[in-house]
Amino acid sequence: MASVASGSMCGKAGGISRSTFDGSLEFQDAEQSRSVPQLNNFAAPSLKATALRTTSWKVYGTCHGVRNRRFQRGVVKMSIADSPAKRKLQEQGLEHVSGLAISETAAWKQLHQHVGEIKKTHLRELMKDEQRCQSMIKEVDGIVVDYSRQRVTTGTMEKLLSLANEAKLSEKIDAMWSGKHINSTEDRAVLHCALRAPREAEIFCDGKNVVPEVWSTLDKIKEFSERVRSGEWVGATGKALTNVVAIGIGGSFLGPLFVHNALETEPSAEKLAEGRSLRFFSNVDPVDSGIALKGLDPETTLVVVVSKTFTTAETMLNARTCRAWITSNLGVDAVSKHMIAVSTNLELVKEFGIDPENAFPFWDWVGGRYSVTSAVGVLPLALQYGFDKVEEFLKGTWSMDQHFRNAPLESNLPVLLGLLSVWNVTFLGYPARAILPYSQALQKLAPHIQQVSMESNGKGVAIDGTPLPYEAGEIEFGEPGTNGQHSFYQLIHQGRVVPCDFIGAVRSQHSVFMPGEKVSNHDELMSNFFAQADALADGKTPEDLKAEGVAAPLIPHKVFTGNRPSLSILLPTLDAFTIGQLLSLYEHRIAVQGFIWNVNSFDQWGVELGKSLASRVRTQLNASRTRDAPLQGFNYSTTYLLTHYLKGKTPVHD
Ligand SMILES: O=P(O)(O)OC[C@H]1O[C@](O)(CO)[C@@H](O)[C@@H]1O
Repeated sequence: MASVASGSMCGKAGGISRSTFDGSLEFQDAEQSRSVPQLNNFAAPSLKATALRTTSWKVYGTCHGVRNRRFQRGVVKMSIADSPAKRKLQEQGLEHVSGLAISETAAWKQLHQHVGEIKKTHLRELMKDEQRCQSMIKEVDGIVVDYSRQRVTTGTMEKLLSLANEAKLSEKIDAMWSGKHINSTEDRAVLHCALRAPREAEIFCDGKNVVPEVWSTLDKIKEFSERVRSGEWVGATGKALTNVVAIGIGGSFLGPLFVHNALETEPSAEKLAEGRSLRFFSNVDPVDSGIALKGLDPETTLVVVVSKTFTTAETMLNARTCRAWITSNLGVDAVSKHMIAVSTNLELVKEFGIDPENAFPFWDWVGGRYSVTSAVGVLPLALQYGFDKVEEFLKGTWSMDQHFRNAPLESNLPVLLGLLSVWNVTFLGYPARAILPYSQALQKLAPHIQQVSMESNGKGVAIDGTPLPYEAGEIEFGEPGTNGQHSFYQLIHQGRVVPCDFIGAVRSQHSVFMPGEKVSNHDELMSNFFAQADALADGKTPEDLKAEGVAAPLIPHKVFTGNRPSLSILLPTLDAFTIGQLLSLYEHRIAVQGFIWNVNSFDQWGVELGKSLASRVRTQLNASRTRDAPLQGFNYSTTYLLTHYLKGKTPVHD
């Protein structure tokens, strides 16, 4: 086999002297060399074992298949042509599906040609065609999605569906549901849907039905959360644990936070949470620990450490901070009563000092950002709202999962929305999308979707490793209306074109109607939901403004070009079930985008890199503060900034 790997180590300690793909990778530094056999057989564990025993070399980069995040410091480059990731796809019969040069297909080229036709249209005119609009409004299990304000004709939709066929979208959806290792660079299946499957369902991963183990964890969560909520499980001093602090970051935080915020104001959930509190502690900023623990009594507090890997620096430092807070107040033995964990790495949970009995597992076929329906979200949410409420949320996700799995592509909501995103980003060249929920209860939707989308599809190479000849990924941001209207909507109306998702509910979680007011407060809010979409689509011409009597000098400033695309999602209400549907709609939409762009939406090597970058600085800060060691190995700018930082405060513990 050809020699395809090469690389060099970051840092001053050494370098990879030779790395071959057909048998071994050799790392060498001043003291010794070591070989890492079988990398070509996807033997990341053996890489781990060998390297850790010696000098803890850390590897990151395009070293496909390396799972352990402690390998972060070196760079290994492998030719993609012969990468384990590609081989993994071949082994699973997915090569013909994944190795597609989608931009070479006829459907792709037709869409490019079609852009010219669409550029000649205006939404003001397109919206007059009622048949067109009717065909672009779909309802699924109570959720209405109207995409008639997208810059598409029925012909565009047909072309996008042809693209879906050429991208083998159905086959990719099947591959996901059948447990194939479509996350080929990490050699993992992608089965977050199994987390919400009913007890009797069968979903297989590596020949094993995973639903029973999902339910065994759900049953354990139900039992444990009921004991805590009923006061049967008490803390070290015999008091009931009414406050929960969930430590975690990224996917181990944003999804649960979104759902918690959405339920917090829903009347039935609010009632179930009476007398209880749930806080999240994510950032490693000491200010955050101050906020997370402020006013809490350790005697009544339960800390849940949520980390898929149990190695994430921020989470582990925050966990140690909470452990110190508990032990200094209640003694060392209190940890077993006041700290529990959610992780795939139960060994490290034990090492940390948390009783394995109080650990709730999930599996490597659940990606961090897709883990809200695993114990990551279910445990803290069940502690706050009770398991039955969380089960309603799971049922909502499953309802949309089933639609995604079974509906034909042309009426499949996640598929249609995913295709429209691809159209906007790649063909029309609109790189961003605004998520605009008309409810404060959905205030954390945009931050969550931002992670799910941008971590999933922010990629520069196709799944087989070849560079993408087109733009993929979408920049996501958003704010609940009407706050956003008094902020960035200016840019959306008159500046850049940013396709918008307007999300509203027919019924509010809280009705307010005051006698003497024209409409209820919710109707007032929703007036904006309806009006904004039309304003963006229609715009305002100089003629409109003249007719309105606007003074001539102001006319150019008040012209709205319109023709700005949006789509509207109208939910019946915001409860646990519909929140689940909404979450699953977005999760699958993002997967569809990735399937069309032909990227691996389920790895995150860029973020893994980020995880390792601070370690060198951390080592330097420690050395400088404790031994006054001079700064070494940084560029001029970083040396200057570090010098300034170190000089600014001398105490080690500051
Ligand atoms: O759950 P962990 O292992 O602590 O990782 C936290 C998060 O880090 C990420 O890899 C990136 O920040 C996420 O995908 C993940 O959810």
